[in-house]
Amino acid sequence: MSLLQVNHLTLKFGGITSVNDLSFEIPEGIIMSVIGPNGAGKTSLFNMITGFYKPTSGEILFDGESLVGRKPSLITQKGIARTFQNLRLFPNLSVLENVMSGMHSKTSQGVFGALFRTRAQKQEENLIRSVAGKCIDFVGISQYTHRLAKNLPYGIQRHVEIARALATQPKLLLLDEPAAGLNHGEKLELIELIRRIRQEFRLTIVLIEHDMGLVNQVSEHILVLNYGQKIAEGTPAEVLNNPLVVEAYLGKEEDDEQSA
Ligand SMILES: Nc1ncnc2c1ncn2[C@@H]1O[C@H](COP(=O)(O)OP(=O)(O)OP(=O)(O)O)[C@@H](O)[C@H]1O
Repeated sequence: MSLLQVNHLTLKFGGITSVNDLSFEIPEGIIMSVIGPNGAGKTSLFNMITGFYKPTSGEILFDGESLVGRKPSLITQKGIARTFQNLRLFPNLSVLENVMSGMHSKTSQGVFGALFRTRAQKQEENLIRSVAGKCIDFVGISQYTHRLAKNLPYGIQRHVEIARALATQPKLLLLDEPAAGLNHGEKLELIELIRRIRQEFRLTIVLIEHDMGLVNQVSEHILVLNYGQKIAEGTPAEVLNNPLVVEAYLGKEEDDEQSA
């Protein structure tokens, strides 16, 4: 069964059509990649799924329910979490505080609770702290728990973003260029981490990625966009041998593949 279904999705910015009549499905439990040249519409697609952009037309169904017009916080509550291409951590907060910050949309206590720290609020905060700690541990960065985000190496900051997304306990995890800026060893660790996340949390994972070596190793399904449109879809073997894909994208990325 499909966890997410996209039907005839279009996004326009004035004269620019960033996503053009796009339809596809994400089967539950899969690790899938969205690839395509710069400006192909990949991040715009993530932004529509997570409620940051409102589609010009079309439909997005998550577990059969429409997401169009919903706020990002509600979409997080429904079970979709993401990381960002450009990291969006709070630089002056600790790793723990950053990961806990991702969970506020799941909490039930309102202004009264926040002001007077009721017993329920304290219990809830303890629970959040404990879940956040487990996620930090799971991604393998517990030694950095109390360090400020701004003082951490880039690769560790990327792990903090993933821990923050996991802490919201999603069903669908969207990773926007998770390997960007990572060295070869860190990329291998990332592949391992993505597989462990799927196995341990039984998640569906979709990544946008330019690193063809990583895409090829980790993906069970690939969707290829070019100028906002789907030009190919299938297994890595099917997609990576498709002449349209080679022409649109892979030819340009051969160097990256060799360096991965
Ligand atoms: N907020 C915006 N305002 C205007 N145009 C936008 C906006 N966001 C995206 N676009 C345009 O939509 C098109 C698709 O951009 P998008 O960032 O989705 O591509 P992408 O495939 O993620 O590219 P990259 O691989 O470089 O990140 C581009 O032409 C971009 O300039």
